[in-house]
Amino acid sequence: MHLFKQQGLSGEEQSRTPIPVIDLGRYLAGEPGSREAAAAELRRASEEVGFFYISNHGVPEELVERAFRASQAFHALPMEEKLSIKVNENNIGYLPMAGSLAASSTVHKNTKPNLNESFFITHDRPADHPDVIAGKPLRSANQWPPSPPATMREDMVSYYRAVHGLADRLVALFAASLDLPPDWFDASFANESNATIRFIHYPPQDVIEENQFGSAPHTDNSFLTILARTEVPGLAVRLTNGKWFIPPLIPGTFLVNLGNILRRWSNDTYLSTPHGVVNDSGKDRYSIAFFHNPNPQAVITPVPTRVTAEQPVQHEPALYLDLALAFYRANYLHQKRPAEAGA
Ligand SMILES: O=C(O)CCC(=O)C(=O)O
Ligand SMILES: [Fe+2]
Repeated sequence: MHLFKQQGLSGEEQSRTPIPVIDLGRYLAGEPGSREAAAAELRRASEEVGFFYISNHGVPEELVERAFRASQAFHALPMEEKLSIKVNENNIGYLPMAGSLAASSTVHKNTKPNLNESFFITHDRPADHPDVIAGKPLRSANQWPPSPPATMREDMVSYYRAVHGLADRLVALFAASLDLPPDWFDASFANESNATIRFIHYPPQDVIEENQFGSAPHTDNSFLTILARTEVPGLAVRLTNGKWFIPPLIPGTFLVNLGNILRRWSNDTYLSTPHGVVNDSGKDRYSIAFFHNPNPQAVITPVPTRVTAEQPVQHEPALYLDLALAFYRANYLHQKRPAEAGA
């Protein structure tokens, strides 16, 4: 029996979902008073759970389905082709099975690499983009396979753009939830934020070995993460009472969680909640994680509305680029120097 079951909720507790559903329909349509209403729900979810579902989010179901088909087509490519676009220093490209280990996790002592393979993309920058030519950190072009399946690239990029638009609207809602003007974070996300998508494939874990996860318990290093799943289960979320909860799939919604960057910006008043995956479903599992992150040059300084006598400043200002690179180095084996990787 694995961790999520050992320390899981009872059947009855599991049936009452602690993760709220926030309906974005009125807010996205710009109806009067809707931003304040949605922001209030978001504040509660961020302070108490760190996870929430969004419904009426405006991303067409068809785009989501096409993105999943594109991901499956990618992962079905010959290994040789996938390995020809191995993940680079900016974490863009193909991450082979067992290529990451959630070593920086303070949630759980993780000792085994994660049983998943992933394909990471970002803005689809052209090869002659000035930042690509200059080799600026976190400003890569995407790495596409040499002979991509028919509409794979188009489907992935359309999904990226649609979810990016939604993520930007959520950033404004987060600002409002923190009693800040809705455009508070805009400058930090301008000029191509460091948003990335991870198309993940988890093979079935037939034998559940001790401490073996599809994705070991971790918190995300993002500002926020928008997760698309299918009916194949595997994800568990650690609630504030320490128990692991299996978030049910709610058709037509995305599951969203806050990451370490937003926690830091909120002066640790918002949660970045631990979660992980064990794929004991007996089937292949695919999920798509969109990580919304600020621009590499953004400086993360705790917001003034969350610095009080009871909650003095918890973090010094930090450059997002430095925080991102430190996280990559700690958790991705290809980012480690040879001595650290044990090679
Ligand atoms: O596959 C999932 O359901 C979760 C993925 C995840 O937590 C991550 O990639 O950070
Ligand atoms: Fe995650």
